[in-house]
Amino acid sequence: MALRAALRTKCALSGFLSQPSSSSRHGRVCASTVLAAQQRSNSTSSKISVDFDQSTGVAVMHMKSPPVNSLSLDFLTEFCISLEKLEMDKSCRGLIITSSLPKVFSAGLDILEMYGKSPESCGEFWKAVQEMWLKLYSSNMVTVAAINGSSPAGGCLMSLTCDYRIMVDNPRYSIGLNETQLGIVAPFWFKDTMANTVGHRITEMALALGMLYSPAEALKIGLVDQIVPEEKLMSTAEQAMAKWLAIPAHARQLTKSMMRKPTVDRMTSKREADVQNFVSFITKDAIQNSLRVYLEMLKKRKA
Ligand SMILES: CCC/C=C/C(=O)SCCNC(=O)CCNC(=O)[C@H](O)C(C)(C)COP(=O)([O-])OP(=O)([O-])OC[C@H]1O[C@@H](n2cnc3c(N)ncnc32)[C@H](O)[C@@H]1OP(=O)([O-])[O-]
Repeated sequence: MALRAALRTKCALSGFLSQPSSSSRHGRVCASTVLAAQQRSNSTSSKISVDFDQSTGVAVMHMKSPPVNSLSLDFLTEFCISLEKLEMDKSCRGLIITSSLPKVFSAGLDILEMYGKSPESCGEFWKAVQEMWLKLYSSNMVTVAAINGSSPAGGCLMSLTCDYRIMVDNPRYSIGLNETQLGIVAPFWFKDTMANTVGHRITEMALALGMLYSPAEALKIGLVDQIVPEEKLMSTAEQAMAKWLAIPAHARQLTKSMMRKPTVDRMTSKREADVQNFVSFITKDAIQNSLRVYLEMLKKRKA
């Protein structure tokens, strides 16, 4: 609860959206190797840990919430606080998001936050999902998703908000917005984020059928930008990051804003209505029943 209160205070102070600024983010520290080692900082909370290397200006955020990094309210709250801290640190110019768990990047929204909960809880949860999306999609930092496992639904959305996606080439991993398979519907801003990445027609089919793609298929449709062997994931992410950071920050940030602002504005202008839509949809008996069946299916599959 303290974390949630902290986030609320932070949001009130900083505003919901971090607008791209033309101020320079060139706060790089020139340092010897020894100094660089001293300038690494590490912050850890229970579900997220962040390694920040001041010599490169790049932070790596590790999601570490077993069993599957599902996006619960507590997870999202910690995630947003970590993100906000990095965003406010002018020396942090890039963020790589990855998972510390084997086989799973993120299983998406925590279904238990949407099943058997009061309308108030569902509303609070949905605001946190919106907040994660807003912060990531409009981040001033270069963001790279290093996808080292399956990434359905909200996990896919999280990676789609990044500037660049690299996925481990393992056919057992999958990625996509599979909400319809749970009997639920991805909201318009999930759909917009995917359509902005892979186009309208592919999104239409993918959402209607709740498609989950293998890494090779995801690469083919542009859902991810690169696939690599597991052992090359982080070095490839660092190389991609260096390429993006080599572009003058103000030009890159304004370009990002130009590309994403219409989508962000559409969501923010409908934010409250979107919460109400979600709450009235998710608390319907038929939808609760679909979620129950899906949860049972997950448990059976495990057994
Ligand atoms: C309108 C709203 C938009 C919605 C957006 C969404 O993101 S909707 C979300 C759509 N997301 C999906 O459809 C993804 C569903 N999940 C999966 O497909 C697989 O878990 C996996 C491929 C991610 C990992 O496979 P794996 O073999 O490594 O792991 P495993 O399968 O053995 O699971 C381990 C434990 O975690 C549990 N659990 C799993 N996911 C969730 C969850 N999201 N939440 C809560 N719990 C979840 C699972 O029940 C089991 O619990 P148990 O029995 O130990 O108490």
